[in-house]
Amino acid sequence: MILRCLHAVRRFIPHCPALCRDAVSKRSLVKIPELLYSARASARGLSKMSLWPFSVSPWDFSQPNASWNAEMQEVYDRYNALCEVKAEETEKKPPWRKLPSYNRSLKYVTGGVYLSKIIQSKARLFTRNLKEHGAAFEYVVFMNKQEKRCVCLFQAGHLLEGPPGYVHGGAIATMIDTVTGTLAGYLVGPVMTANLNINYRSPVPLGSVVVLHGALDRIEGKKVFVTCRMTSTDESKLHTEATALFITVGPQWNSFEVS
Ligand SMILES: CCCCCCCC/C=C\CCCCCCCC(=O)SCCNC(=O)CCNC(=O)[C@H](O)C(C)(C)COP(=O)(O)OP(=O)(O)OC[C@H]1O[C@@H](n2cnc3c(N)ncnc32)[C@H](O)[C@@H]1OP(=O)(O)O
Repeated sequence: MILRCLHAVRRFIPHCPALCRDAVSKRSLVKIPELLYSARASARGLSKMSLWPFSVSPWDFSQPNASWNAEMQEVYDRYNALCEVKAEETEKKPPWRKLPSYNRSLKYVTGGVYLSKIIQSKARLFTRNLKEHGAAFEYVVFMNKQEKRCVCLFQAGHLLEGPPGYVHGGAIATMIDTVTGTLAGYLVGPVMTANLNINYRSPVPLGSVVVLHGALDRIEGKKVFVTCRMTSTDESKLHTEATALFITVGPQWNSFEVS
């Protein structure tokens, strides 16, 4: 009797949208534009900027938190003030924008086609995958679209150690890839890193704050060339110089024209 009931329930489940996983995911797919819109809207409310298709989770990791030291906060305040300043009357928006930053970037696009659903659902952006504030990558990116450049404030946490007391070269490369990739993606649309050249000039002390200056060099067809310098916050010390090549992998857009 019990077995017969169980079979009946199992037969019923595929036809019941409330219980069937596939049906639920199909309904979610239908709702994607709606979800993306609400994610964009809530993120706009948080950080006053437009977004590409970020996850529905609105938690913005680039907001100041208690782990930030005084220098990080001071430089942040300086750039954040530039985001509030109105440019000349002829221009609609201030030249600088603070970008929000989430631990899931492109939840619904086809980038994960080769992944199982479990991996896809657990996927997290490498630089934003720790809950403990200040432990690893604390950073915030400010974008200047008019000048096709960006600035990233980076406070390196204790989990990023390479040589004793200094930041791991791979962590530095990660930040350079992130900053240059964000700039390229922001300007032209989806990109993949094809080449990254890094010269490490002076070590970065663990726990210190540095600034990454990303700038568009040139665009040649699908190729986007970006440069990056990592310096001390007063720019007196050069830590790292890099060049990066990105290849556009999706529909390109000329966002220089878009407000
Ligand atoms: C939607 C909004 C977007 C917003 C973005 C912001 C989002 C913010 C969210 C979070 C921020 C985080 C940001 C992180 C960013 C990190 C990015 C990564 O780390 S990506 C992972 C590592 N990279 C790979 O795994 C690539 C693996 N390689 C490939 O997939 C391909 O090789 C690829 C796509 C790079 C090139 O594909 P092909 O080879 O089919 O391209 P062909 O069309 O043949 O080449 C185009 C041109 O590029 C040259 N080229 C290609 N690869 C080259 C290379 N390695 N060096 C020099 N030239 C190369 C070719 O010679 C060709 O040049 P000619 O047009 O003929 O002059």
